[in-house]
Parts: sequence; structure tokens; C-alpha cells
Amino acid sequence: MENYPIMLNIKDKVVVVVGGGQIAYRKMIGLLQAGASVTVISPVIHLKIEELFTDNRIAWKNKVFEPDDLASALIVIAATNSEKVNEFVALSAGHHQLVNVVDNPELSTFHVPATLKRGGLTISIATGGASPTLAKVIRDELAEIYDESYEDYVEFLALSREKVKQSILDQQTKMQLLKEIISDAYRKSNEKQKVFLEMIDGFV
Ligand SMILES: C[C@@]1(CC(=O)O)C2=NC(=C\c3[nH]c(c(CCC(=O)O)c3CC(=O)O)Cc3[nH]c(c(CC(=O)O)c3CCC(=O)O)/C=C3\N/C(=C\2)[C@@H](CCC(=O)O)[C@]3(C)CC(=O)O)/[C@H]1CCC(=O)O
Ligand SMILES: NC(=O)c1ccc[n+]([C@@H]2O[C@H](COP(=O)([O-])OP(=O)(O)OC[C@H]3O[C@@H](n4cnc5c(N)ncnc54)[C@H](O)[C@@H]3O)[C@@H](O)[C@H]2O)c1
Repeated sequence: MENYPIMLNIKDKVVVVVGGGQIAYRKMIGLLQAGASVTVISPVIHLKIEELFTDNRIAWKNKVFEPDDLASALIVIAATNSEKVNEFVALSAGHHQLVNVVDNPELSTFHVPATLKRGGLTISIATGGASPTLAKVIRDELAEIYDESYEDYVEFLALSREKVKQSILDQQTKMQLLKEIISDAYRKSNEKQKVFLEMIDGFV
């Protein structure tokens, strides 16, 4: 069965991470960047997770996992070093909860792809668990092609799109303009970007 890729808006959503090791930490960083409200359940936590707790960026329940810990979670991450515990976490979750088991793609309702972010641009690579290492290698290759310059460029594209949409130009011209700015020439020249935005401002 194929997976269905989606981008989730998890701002302020409750995420429960069971286990407090290096892998749990990696997942937490991505979750916090997306604005989630993260609680970790673990009797022992990695130093870096302790720092997140001290900085009030996450909640911590200093205990071993019990099913009640999942009560208000939209997303559950089972990230302990025990296959049995991770399986118990997955089986304790309700059908409405999204579950990621870090050592068992089959028990998971989703898994986490290798991801590259350039401002509003997200590039994600998944292998369905066949080879997370391949996903990472491809991500690092793409990071060189889609370098940091894309951050500002994507912002320019978003602003241009808003302006073009609101302009009085006809539909076909709008489409042409939005295609025209997808080019290295525009990405690499702030001057060209400025001239384009000023031109559109003439058609409001
Ligand atoms: C992409 C990335 C995102 C992230 O974790 O955030 C990610 N793994 C990464 C790296 C990585 N993981 C592993 C290694 C060691 C080398 C190796 O074994 O190949 C490396 C390489 C490294 O660390 O350099 C080991 C490993 N991973 C899983 C298992 C268990 C299993 O497969 O059963 C084992 C064996 C554990 C063991 O038995 O020891 C399982 C999963 N790992 C996934 C994601 C999901 C599938 C993604 C996909 O393939 O589409 C899935 C199914 C669940 C999930 O975690 O969602 C992240 C990219 C790094 C980055 O972004 O920097
Ligand atoms: N998905 C991935 O990318 C990936 C990569 C490497 C490894 N793994 C898997 O992830 C697992 C975790 O790796 P790690 O390096 O973070 O492990 P780790 O040993 O550093 O941490 C394990 C954590 O689980 C906690 N824990 C154990 N039993 C618990 C319980 N009953 N309730 C609550 N917490 C409990 C421990 O307190 C500890 O904080 C590994 O065993 C491996 O199978 C996954």
C-alpha cells in the first residue's frame, strides 16, 4: 500500500513523545519548529531535551509510559529504545491519533521524511523506511542545488503572486507573468525583482 504525503499544520497541537533519547530529540526539534505543543514522557532525558525543558519549550513527565499519557495528543511519537514499549505505545493510541513508531514503519500511521527548508519552500524525501540514509543523502544533494538564495527568492515569488492576483491584468497575462519569474535570472537579481514588483504595482 502506498503512503499519502501531506503537509500538516500542527501549530499549538498536542504532541506526546515517548522516550527521551537522541532520536526523540531530533523529532522534537522539527515539531517545535512547526509550533507544536510538545510533552515528553520518559524517566530519563537526554541533556539537550533537558535544555528544552529548562527553557520552557517543552513539558516533561518524569515517568515510564502509561496509556493515559496519550489522552489529549493529536500526534504520538514512540521513540524509546524498547521495541516492546514502542509497540505498546502504538497499540494504546486511539484510531484518531497519528502515530509514528521510530523503529517500526508498519505500526506507524505516518513516518517522518528527510526535509530541507528554504523559507516557504519545503523539499521532503521519503523511502518508506527502505533506507533513511538514502533519503538523507538525496536531501543533502538537493541542499546544494536549492541553496540559501531560495529563501529570499520564494518570498519574492509569494509577494509577486499576491500582487499579480490582485492586479487588473487578464488571466492569461497573470499566468504568463507568474511563469516568467520562475528563472535563475530573477532568483539571482534583486534589481530584476524590484523592477518586476514596480511594474505590477502599475496595474493595481
Ligand atoms: C529521514 C529521517 C528523518 C528523521 O528521523 O527525522 C529518518 N531517519 C533518519 C536517519 C536515520 N535513521 C536511521 C539511520 C541509521 C542508518 C540506517 O539504519 O539506515 C539514519 C541515518 C542517520 O542518522 O544519519 C536508522 C533507522 N531509521 C528507522 C529505523 C527503524 C526501521 O526502519 O525499522 C532505523 C534503524 C534503527 C535501528 O534498528 O538501529 C526508521 C525511520 N527513520 C525515518 C526517518 C523513517 C523512514 C524515513 C524514510 O525512509 O522515508 C522511519 C521509518 C520512522 C521515523 O522515524 O519516522 C532521518 C534523516 C536524517 C536527517 O534528516 O538528518
Ligand atoms: N527513526 C530513526 O531515525 C531512528 C534512527 C536510529 C535509531 N532508531 C531507533 O530509535 C530508538 C531510540 O533511539 P535513541 O538513540 O533515542 O535511544 P536512547 O537509548 O538514547 O533513548 C531511549 C529513551 O527511551 C526511554 N524509555 C525507555 N523505556 C521507556 C518507557 N517504558 N517509558 C518511557 N520512556 C522510556 C529512556 O528513558 C530513554 O530516554 C532505537 O532503539 C532505534 O530502534 C530510529
